[in-house]
Amino acid sequence: TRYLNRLKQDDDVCAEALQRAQILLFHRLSPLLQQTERGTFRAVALTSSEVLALLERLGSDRTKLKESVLIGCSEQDQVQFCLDVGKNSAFPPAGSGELDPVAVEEACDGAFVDLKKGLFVLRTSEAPLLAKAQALLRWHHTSRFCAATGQPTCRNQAGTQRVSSSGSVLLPSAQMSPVAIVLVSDGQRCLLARQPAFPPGMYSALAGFCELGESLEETASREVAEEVGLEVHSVSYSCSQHWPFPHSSFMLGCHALVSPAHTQLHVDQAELEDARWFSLQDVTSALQVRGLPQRGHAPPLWLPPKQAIANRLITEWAEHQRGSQKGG
Ligand SMILES: NC(=O)C1=CN([C@@H]2O[C@H](COP(=O)(O)OP(=O)(O)OC[C@H]3O[C@@H](n4cnc5c(N)ncnc54)[C@H](OP(=O)(O)O)[C@@H]3O)[C@@H](O)[C@H]2O)C=CC1
Ligand SMILES: [Mg+2]
Repeated sequence: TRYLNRLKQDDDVCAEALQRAQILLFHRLSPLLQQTERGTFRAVALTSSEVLALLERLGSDRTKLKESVLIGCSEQDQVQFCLDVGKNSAFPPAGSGELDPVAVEEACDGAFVDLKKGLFVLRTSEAPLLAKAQALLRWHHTSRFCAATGQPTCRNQAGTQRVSSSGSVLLPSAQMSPVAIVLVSDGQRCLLARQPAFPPGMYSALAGFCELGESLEETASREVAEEVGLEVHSVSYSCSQHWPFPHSSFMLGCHALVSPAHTQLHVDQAELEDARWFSLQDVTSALQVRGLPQRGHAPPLWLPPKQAIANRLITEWAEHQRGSQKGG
């Protein structure tokens, strides 16, 4: 932790660490993944010499390597960076050329995959790192100018901040939006909903952005009231997660109850395509589905991947229900 902090503060030390680092490649925010023998996917990690060789081979400037952004440290104490080889106006004027994604895929024996799909097939241990990398790359792309002064901003070598010529410092976490995600139960069933943009058959817990001045409990209650017209009580915090979409959300997961006498749903069709109550049996079967459904074999209920906090809330609810059934 201390070493990573030093890399954030000292550009020279960071530039030196980059020479010995592992680099995860992205193309226009899609990570480069490789299929493993077990059928799962993992991120392709290159050494900086491999990246330099690739840049040379594909006719790009070697200085592009310096556009890499620090993301962390592996369990083997290897410093990790990410680099977007797509068109990237966050790092003008030089080095913003785009590498041919197909040529990179061929050279690295991988494929650039949309992260939302990738989360269904990635190893659980890698998903948070790729989510963080994507969020940081997106932040650089959208933070080229200072919102207060309109002046261009420059990054530090680690990519953990940008500074405008007037000295204003921009930090990635300042753009993170808190979101309440709430699994509602009536004691027997849980409430799941789908947005039109979800993959076919997928249902998730209700979620919504916190408004200024609200507590987590207030956001959770308001979102449930707005989206399905129910009044919740006993909102209890469970766990949190960074989620890279749409511009980095800080997901605050909670459970809540409604009275079994007041479970009639009035779905806000502007936000949701559908919302339904699901039994423990429905949820138990759905939790056993792994990966992406095969074409033509869509399960009746399909849940967000394990890497998503919604899956954890649903799993917790199912375990709690099984526990209460056993306990009589
Ligand atoms: N990890 C997980 O398990 C899950 C994560 N999520 C995530 O939770 C987030 C919120 O869920 P969602 O139901 O969409 O939220 P909401 O119910 O709040 O609805 C989204 C609407 O909120 C507006 N909005 C308000 N504040 C913001 C903000 N700070 N950033 C972006 N949009 C804002 C948007 O407006 P406009 O469109 O006009 O910009 C959009 O119309 C999403 O990012 C979603 O991906 C959701 C479910 C599961
Ligand atoms: Mg919502």
